[in-house]
Order: sequence, then structure tokens, then C-alpha cells
Amino acid sequence: MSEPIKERGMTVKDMKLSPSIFAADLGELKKQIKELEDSNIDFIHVDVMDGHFVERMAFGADHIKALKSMTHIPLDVHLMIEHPELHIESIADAGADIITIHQESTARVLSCLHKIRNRGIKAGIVLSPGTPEETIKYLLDDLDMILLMSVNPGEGGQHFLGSVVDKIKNVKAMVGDRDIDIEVDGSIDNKTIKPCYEAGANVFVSGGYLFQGIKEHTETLRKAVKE
Ligand SMILES: O=C(CO)[C@H](O)[C@H](O)COP(=O)(O)O
Repeated sequence: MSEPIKERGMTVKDMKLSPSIFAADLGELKKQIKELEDSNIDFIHVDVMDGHFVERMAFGADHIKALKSMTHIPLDVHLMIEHPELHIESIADAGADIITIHQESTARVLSCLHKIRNRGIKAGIVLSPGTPEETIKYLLDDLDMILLMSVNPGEGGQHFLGSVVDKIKNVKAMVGDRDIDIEVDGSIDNKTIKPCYEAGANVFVSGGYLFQGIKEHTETLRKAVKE
């Protein structure tokens, strides 16, 4: 096996796109999923919202099950819910490939991460914009993904919070050589993706921007990190 690429002493992982299905046109879902497949998309990001942890409500286990039956693209499920420990089993049964839970959503973070991994699913932690990265220092060996929010969780179409760039750099340094994806979510477009990539993020959730033109904007995002 070839050695992982190193830059500035850090491992560089492949860039991956995870379009947020929250921004899809549900009336055209089959067609849009086909376009995502044709564009060789890496993950589909599914936001689960409970109306408590965030105001909005969106997508539950039944919707994830339906999506799973429609595509081979792995499902990257972001739980924006209180008491995630109560729902991990049903989300896993529905077919999630990655489950991320918010650091702010439960006092039982580590037990949730173990529950997810025990199902053979990748486990991740999400930090809202106001949550310091130091809070995940003791979780690093239990993580496959760290998701940093670049908007307040719960809504699409918000303003990009530039403070995430420093946070990504700090998280990248904390992660070191561990095999952990660093994902960023919120207002990712052809301009905001590059500073996040350069800071060390490798998975990008894009909603409004990507679904404005799946094929074209997928290419633009991929090109933007290389320019
Ligand atoms: O997690 C989310 C909201 O909490 C969405 O995934 C996110 O907002 C993506 O949409 P956009 O790219 O339009 O900001």
C-alpha cells in the first residue's frame, strides 16, 4: 500500500463532497439522486432535526430507509437532536453509513460514539460554531469524523462564519496522523471551500449552492480546491 501524502507534516486526505439533501427539490428527488450518482458524489448528507435541539424538523429513520433503497451513495447522517442515544439504533437500522452527534446534545457523548461504532457504522462528533475544539480532546480515539459547523445548525442559506477556518486548523493539528475525516457544513460554495480545504478539512457539505446546479457546481467545487 502506498504511503499517505504528507504536507507540512500532516496527512492530506482526499477531498469528498457530501451534498445536503435538506436543500434538494423533494419533488425531483429521484432525478437529483441520479445526478449525484452521475457526478460521483462521495456521501449524501442527511440532516435529522427534532424541533428542540434546532427549531426546524426534518428527516427521520423512515426517510433514511427510503433514501437507502434509492442509491448506493453512503449516507452521512447528521443528528441535530436532543438525546441522540435514544435514536441511534433506529437510524442505524435505517441504513446510515456515518452518524454524527452534536457535542452539545447529550451528556453521554462517548457512550453514543461507542453505540454507533458497535453497529459497524462510522462515528462522528459535531461542533456548533460556539463550541470550542478543546472539548473533543479526549474523544479523538473514538472518532471517524469531526464535523465543524460554519453556520448555526438548523437552517440552510445562512452567512458563512469565517471563524471556522482557524477551528479547522486547530482540529487538524489535534487529529495528527489519526484516520479522521474533517467535515465542514454551512454555506460551502466555490469561494468558501478553498480556505476550509487549505486549513485541513477534507469533506464538504454543500446545500443551496450545490443543488442550484448539481453537475456544474460539483465540478466547480472540485476545481476550486485545486486552483
Ligand atoms: O446542516 C445544515 C443546516 O444546519 C445544512 O446541511 C447546511 O446548512 C447546508 O446548507 P447550505 O450549504 O445551504 O448552508
